[in-house]
Amino acid sequence: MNNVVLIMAAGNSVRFAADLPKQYNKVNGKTLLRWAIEAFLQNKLIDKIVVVINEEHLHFYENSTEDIGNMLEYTLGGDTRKKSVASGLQYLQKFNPVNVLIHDAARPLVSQKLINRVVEGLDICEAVDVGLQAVDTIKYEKPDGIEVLEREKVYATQTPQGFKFETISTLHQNIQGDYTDDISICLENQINIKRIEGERSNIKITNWSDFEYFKFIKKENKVYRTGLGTDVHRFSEFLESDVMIKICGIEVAHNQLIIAHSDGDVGFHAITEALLGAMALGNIGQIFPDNDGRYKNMDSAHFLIYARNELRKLCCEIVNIDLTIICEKPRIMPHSQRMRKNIADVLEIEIYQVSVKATTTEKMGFLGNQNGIAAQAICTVIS
Ligand SMILES: Nc1ccn([C@@H]2O[C@H](COP(=O)(O)OP(=O)(O)OP(=O)(O)O)[C@@H](O)[C@H]2O)c(=O)n1
Ligand SMILES: C[C@](O)(CO)[C@H](O)COP(=O)(O)O
Repeated sequence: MNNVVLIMAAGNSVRFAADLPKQYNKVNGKTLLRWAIEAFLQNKLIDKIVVVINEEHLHFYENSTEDIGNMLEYTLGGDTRKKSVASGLQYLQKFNPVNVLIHDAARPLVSQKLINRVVEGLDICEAVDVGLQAVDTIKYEKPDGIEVLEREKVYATQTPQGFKFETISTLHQNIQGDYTDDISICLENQINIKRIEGERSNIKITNWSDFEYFKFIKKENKVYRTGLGTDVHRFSEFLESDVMIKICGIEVAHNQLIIAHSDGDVGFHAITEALLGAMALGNIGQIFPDNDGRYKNMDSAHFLIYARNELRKLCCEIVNIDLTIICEKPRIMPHSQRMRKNIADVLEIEIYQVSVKATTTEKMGFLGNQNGIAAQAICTVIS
């Protein structure tokens, strides 16, 4: 075997201070450990991945990795990172790899480029250190005062660090002290080390605030989808006096009935269509056919709630909705604030996310002749 990876995941996350060890907390449905594993699974240069875990976390590990095939194995770690690495290297003896990359599960954003550069670096030396050049002013607090370091000479070490397997295995077997990384052991033993530049995105999740930052980065990478919905209903003949018709769940006085199988709420129907469209889930007529007696005179809030629940199943959130009602009469704008509030309440979002406006067709066509009422909605969702 050429290149194997040890992913260190046996720590207790003391500084993270949460109920669940940090490596098993999820972002966008995947544990931190899973993010790290997938990065190496995708990389063609990697032949095997071994995760070093804490025995007490076995069920979390299994839940996180059960669908991954035999590219992945695990072994148990120790009570320090150094001991966990030693245990992992011992396990790798049976594969006798040429190179080993040692990576922290706490670094979920390792890139393909960085993995490739570490592996390539091992063609010309025995160990590869990944160092991110300091850009801040760095101060060293000493008993006799504070020294400002030459930041051009200071870098923060990241993982994965790369090693010739024989070299790092032998060192770990013969050295007992504690080390927070494995290059430090090489430095004490005159090993030929190449340093490559790290990546700012390759953050280590240590405290809860790092985890919040990781979630923020992933949110930025979320996918936006847009849906468009249209609905039209016929009006009845003119009545002698006003009745109440429903638009966006609000009762509006008008001297015509809306002819429909359900309650004929064009506003709710158009928004439902837009939400379904954003998720490519078909249209309202396929889900609630107008020849099905169960939906006769139905309150259209029911359709909107259906779409809201489907969105949630797909982990989608509504960003905004813009609805336009098109009719000559009744006048819509006097009711638009209550309509916005009602839509927001049914969808359990905020009123600022909903716009309701209206237009006429300048007395032209079937809408201008007051034969009907129409609505168009556009919505954006984030998934
Ligand atoms: N006995 C240990 C300690 C740490 N690690 C792993 O080494 C990586 C870097 O360690 P760190 O980020 O410090 O994790 P913890 O040790 O869990 O954190 P803390 O120091 O806050 O307890 C982590 O992925 C961690 O799971 C390990 O495998 N075995
Ligand atoms: C290996 C490491 O990620 C390099 O920055 C770091 O040293 C791990 O340290 P920790 O104290 O175990 O988090």
